[in-house]
Amino acid sequence: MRTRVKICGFTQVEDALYAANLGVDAIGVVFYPPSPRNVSIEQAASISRALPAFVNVVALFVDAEPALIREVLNKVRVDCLQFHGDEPAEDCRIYDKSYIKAIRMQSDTDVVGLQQQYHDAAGLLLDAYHPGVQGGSGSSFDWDLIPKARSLPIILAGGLMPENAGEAIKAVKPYALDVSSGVEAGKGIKDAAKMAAFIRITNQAT
Ligand SMILES: O=C(O)c1ccccc1N[C@@H]1O[C@H](COP(=O)(O)O)[C@@H](O)[C@H]1O
Repeated sequence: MRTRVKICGFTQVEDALYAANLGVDAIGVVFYPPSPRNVSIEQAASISRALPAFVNVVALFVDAEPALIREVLNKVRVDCLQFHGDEPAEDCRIYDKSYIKAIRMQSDTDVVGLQQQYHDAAGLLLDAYHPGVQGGSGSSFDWDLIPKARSLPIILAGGLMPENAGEAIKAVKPYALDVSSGVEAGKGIKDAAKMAAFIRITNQAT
């Protein structure tokens, strides 16, 4: 099966359109004010409106207030929520919306148990643990921590870039890759050549 690709942290319509034309499966927009990739609801709505059919929009939150999430869902065409904080499963389920749960991996993370806890998620996203940084850190983690036993689609994230995407697919066999800083020219600004290389290498490796 082809490995899907989500590129996260778009702030500009033209970058998102470029990625869509390359064949990206999902575009991520970050609603987390401390992030340099944080977008306003208006920015996200413009990006979402510009996209062609069949490109998913993923809205990323970190322990956000439900009121913010509901406002985004009312004003932006969102296909999937990404919870990148410490949200318990019951808080992820209240929106009647497909969701993925991000886990920041440490040596004792129980991925099998988490797949049971978040059993109704559309995927479990495994990212690097970086003290003081919630995500988008550009750090990777030890892929050997990922068990072979999978009851949910596994989305691999953390420090991915064109240089390691092929190796990541071979080693982990994930459902999808999620990349942010590895295809950037600057914080929140995507690099066209890096995005193209990432998608090309992912297609070749699958
Ligand atoms: O992108 C961000 O700024 C961000 C902020 C807070 C939580 C998550 C964030 N991004 C997610 O982090 C991972 C890994 O990113 P990177 O490729 O290592 O830069 C990815 O899932 C992004 O969606």
